[in-house]
This record gives sequence, structure tokens and C-alpha cells, in this order.
Amino acid sequence: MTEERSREFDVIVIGAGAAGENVADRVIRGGLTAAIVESELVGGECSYWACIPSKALLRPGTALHGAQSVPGAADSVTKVLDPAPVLKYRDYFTNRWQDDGGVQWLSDTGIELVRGVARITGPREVQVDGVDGNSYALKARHAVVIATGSTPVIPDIPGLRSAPYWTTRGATSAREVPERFVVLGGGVAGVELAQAFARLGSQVSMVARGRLLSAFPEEAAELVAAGLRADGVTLHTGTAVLSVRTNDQSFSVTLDDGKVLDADKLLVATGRRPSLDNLGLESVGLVEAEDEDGPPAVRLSTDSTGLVEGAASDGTSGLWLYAAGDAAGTPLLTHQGKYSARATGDAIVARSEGKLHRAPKPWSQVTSTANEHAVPSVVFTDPEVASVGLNVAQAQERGLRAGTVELPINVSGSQLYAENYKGWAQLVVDEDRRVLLGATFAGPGVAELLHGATIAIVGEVPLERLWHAVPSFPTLSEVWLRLLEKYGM
Ligand SMILES: Cc1cc2nc3c(=O)[nH]c(=O)nc-3n(C[C@H](O)[C@H](O)[C@H](O)COP(=O)(O)OP(=O)(O)OC[C@H]3O[C@@H](n4cnc5c(N)ncnc54)[C@H](O)[C@@H]3O)c2cc1C
Ligand SMILES: NC(=O)c1ccc[n+]([C@@H]2O[C@H](COP(=O)([O-])OP(=O)(O)OC[C@H]3O[C@@H](n4cnc5c(N)ncnc54)[C@H](O)[C@@H]3O)[C@@H](O)[C@H]2O)c1
Repeated sequence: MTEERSREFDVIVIGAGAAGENVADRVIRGGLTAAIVESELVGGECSYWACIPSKALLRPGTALHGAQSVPGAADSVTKVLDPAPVLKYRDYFTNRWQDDGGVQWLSDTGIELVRGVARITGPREVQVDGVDGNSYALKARHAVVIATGSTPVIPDIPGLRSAPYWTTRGATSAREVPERFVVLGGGVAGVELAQAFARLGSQVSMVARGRLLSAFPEEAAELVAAGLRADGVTLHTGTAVLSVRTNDQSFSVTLDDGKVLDADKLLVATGRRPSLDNLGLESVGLVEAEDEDGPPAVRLSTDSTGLVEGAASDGTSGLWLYAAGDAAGTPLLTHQGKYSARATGDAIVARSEGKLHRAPKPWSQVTSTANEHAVPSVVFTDPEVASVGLNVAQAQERGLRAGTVELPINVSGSQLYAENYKGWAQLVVDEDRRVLLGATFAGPGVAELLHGATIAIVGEVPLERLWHAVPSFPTLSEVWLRLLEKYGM
């Protein structure tokens, strides 16, 4: 029999992904009580269907290719990746889609888990249809946090929406490797999964309406494109899909240049949007906005603490609804979602103690200021792309006088790293303040170069001082010295 159970907590978090877990953790550390509502697995998308499985699928191929690129090691390694152990490695990292570790962590941390689908029913009120068949009426004394993640955007292509296509969930949890694999979308998810499956033995075709990785500098994207081609991926860039036909267990994808691609699996990786449907936001006055790509969608506007603007009040305080992670909008990255979540958790605690009345100062512990200046992001293909901060166009939009310096990565460290190492690096410099605004590195093994750039940007380290940060010899980081020299130092 269904029971209605009422419970009260200081904070109710909807969604136990990386962002939700971090908000709840911070409010508990601040001495408040917290419940987290989760309809699927504790740990969310990143742990089970996104970052972790995709990287586990890529890493063995990168390691094998890395060994094959070093004379002296190349002769000692087998040339072909065996899919079965790679899928097993992925299964290990996803804990076979069991969330017992996450559940244990919640319990150890003192966060109450309510399993079910949550819906906001009024200011500070959340209704949960529990997986146990019960219904829970939850009340928050201080805050409700929306941390519901994001949902794939599926383009309106004739035949596509009714086809049994894969989203990234299907690809990252694949049980076998398709013989013919078509990837629609040339963004980060598309290139990573195209390479993972190509190296596992699929015949891969990618279709991108523009160039690959359009959010990254062209030189970096071109290196990734060359890496994909070397792995046998056929690239159809600047190409649109006209229609998709499903034939029994396979697909025919018709392109606007007349070509028809046949596939056993079709991955649609054409972007994501915040998951805000059926959350009851209309009950607190947050109305639907027009969405150019589909039906009207709710959009949240948040301040730097994650506080949602415009939510109805119950007469006590309007400061009760927050959003964190993908649900809050950009940037759709685990580390940045967790960072914003920490700030949101701390802001909720500070407001509950009456210590935060006005807009907080930038770079304080309760704001996610770095979201505006220094978002690091890595494309985990081989070669990798690692980028942080602003590009020139973004800098100019902010009225900054920005210059760039770029060069191929060709230092002792890269020559030792791999035979015929090909890489590229760029710094974006604020010409007036002589500090870094952005940096991009492309090439094998560059992901670990990124944090140095992030620190330089966040710390606003003057170039004159950066000059004294001496890169070790012989490492890839020597490219920093070459870049500064080329800049005129
Ligand atoms: C293929 C792929 C690879 C990626 N790789 C990387 C990477 O390498 N590095 C990186 O930084 N980022 C990566 N990302 C992005 C990253 O996965 C997301 O930014 C991150 O998972 C967002 O975390 P979140 O907590 O905001 O949302 P989620 O992890 O999606 O968590 C939201 C949770 O809310 C739950 N939920 C939703 N609605 C309700 C409801 N009404 N009631 C109860 N529960 C609900 C969901 O079940 C889910 O568990 C990748 C994304 C994809 C698609
Ligand atoms: N390594 C990582 O950090 C990582 C890996 C994968 C995904 N992610 C995150 O997940 C999010 C989603 O990834 P994604 O690759 O789906 O999104 P994305 O925004 O990176 O790329 C989407 C691509 O699809 C294309 N596209 C959009 N509509 C289309 C249409 N109608 N027809 C053809 N192409 C179309 C876009 O031009 C773009 O190239 C990203 O924002 C990213 O931040 C991160």
C-alpha cells in the first residue's frame, strides 16, 4: 500500500550526480542536514555513462599507441587491441553499474538518500515518487538544490527520432563492438567515442555539420582529425544528415552530398541541455521559454552562488532555490560542476548563518568566479586537446586587448615522448596587463600540462614572473619556455 511520508531537512538536493553529491557534502560539513533524491544511480552520468566509461574505453588504446610510438618499445607490443579486456576494464570502472560505493559514501557522510523521482511542488517543497512505492513530502528549512544533470539534444532529422539510435549512454555501456559505426556530431563526445570504437575494431564514419571540435582552435582540432584518420575513421565534415532509415537491425544515413552510410549502430552526440522537464518549476513561477531546437524548455538563470533568480517565495525568504552542475547550464563538465556545487553548498551554509546578505565578492569561497575566466577542459583523444580560459574572440568581446603566440610542440621532451611527435600550443595574452587569458595544448600527453596554465590564469601571474617558472628538462612543459621566448621574453 502506498504511504505518504513527510520529512524535513535543512537542504534537499535533487540528483545525486557529481554536482548534487558535492553540494550535499558541503552543507553537511557546514553543520546542516541534507537529503539527496536520486531516481537512477548514486554517482550520476559521469560515473556510469560519461567521463569514466568513455575514458576507460579510450585509455587502453592510447597506452598501446603510446608504446607503439616509441622505438625500443614498439617491437615488444602486440599491434591489435583486444576488445574483451577493454570492455572488462570499462566494467570495472563503472562497478558494473552498481552504486553501492556511492550509497555507502552518502551514509558515511551523513547524507540521507531518498530513491525516487523528485518534483518541486511549491517554495521549499519537494514531492518524491519513491522507488519503494511510497510517496515522500519533503520540506526544506533552508534550500532546495536542482542538480538533475543534462539530457541529449536530438536533432529533428527525418527518421531519426523514431530510430533505435544510441546516445552516449548506449555507446559508453556497449556490450559489443559494432562492425559499422556512424557518429553524428563532431563535438567532444563524438570524437572521443569515434576513436574509442575505431581502436576497438569498428569501421567508423563521423558526420559533422562544420569542422570537428569547433569550440577549440582549428590547429588543435586538425591534429585530432589527423589522429582519427590514422585510426581509419572516415570524416564527413561540413556535411548534414538528410534522413535516417532503419532497416531491421541496421541504419542507412543519407548525407546532403548524396552519400549513404550504412551502420550497425548510430551514435547521436549533438550536444546536451539541462534536465529540467517535469520538475514542477511552474509551481514556483519559473516559466517555459521558447527553444529554437524543439518544444519550449525551462531555462534557469543563476547568480555566482548558484541561486536561481525569479523563484517564488513562501513569504519567509526568496533565497531558497539553487541549481548546480549541468542543470544550471554551462559549462557541462564534471570538475566545473563540482566546483560550482562546492560554492553553492558553502553559500547555503553562509546564508543559513546570516553571514551572506549581499552579492559575494568575486573569488570568495561562495562563488564560482572561475566559470567566467578559467574553465579547463580536456578532449581525451589521442592526440589530446587541453584548453583553458578565453580565446581571442572571447577576450575581445570583453573589451580586452588580446594577443596570441603559438607554435608546434617540438622540444626535447616531445622528441623523447614519441617518434614523430606532433603537437601545437597557444597562449592568449592580455597585452595591457601582461597576464595569461587562455592556453591550448594539443598532442599526445598534453592533458597534464593544463593545470599549470589554469593556475597562471586564476593567479593572474604576470609574464615577467611566469618567466621564472622553469620547466623541467626534458619534459613536454619545455613548450612553456618556447612560447614565452616567442612572445618576446
Ligand atoms: C560521453 C560523455 C563524456 C563526458 N566526459 C567528461 C569528462 O571526461 N570530463 C568532464 O569533466 N566531463 C565529462 N562529461 C560531462 C559530465 O558527464 C557532466 O558534466 C556531469 O556528469 C554532470 O554532473 P551533474 O551532477 O550535473 O549531473 P548528472 O551526473 O547527470 O546527475 C544528475 C542526477 O540527477 C538525477 N535526476 C534527474 N532528475 C531527477 C529527478 N527528477 N528526481 C531525482 N533524481 C533526478 C539523475 O538520475 C542523475 O543521477 C562527459 C559527458 C558525456 C555525455
Ligand atoms: N572530455 C570531456 O570533458 C567531455 C567529453 C564528452 C562530453 N563532454 C561534455 O558533454 C557535453 C556534450 O557533448 P557533445 O559532444 O554531445 O556536445 P558538444 O556541444 O561538444 O558537440 C555537439 C556537436 O554536435 C553538432 N551538432 C549540433 N546539432 C547538430 C545537428 N543538428 N546536426 C549535426 N551536428 C549537430 C555541433 O555542431 C557540435 O559539433 C559537452 O558540452 C561537453 O562539455 C565532455
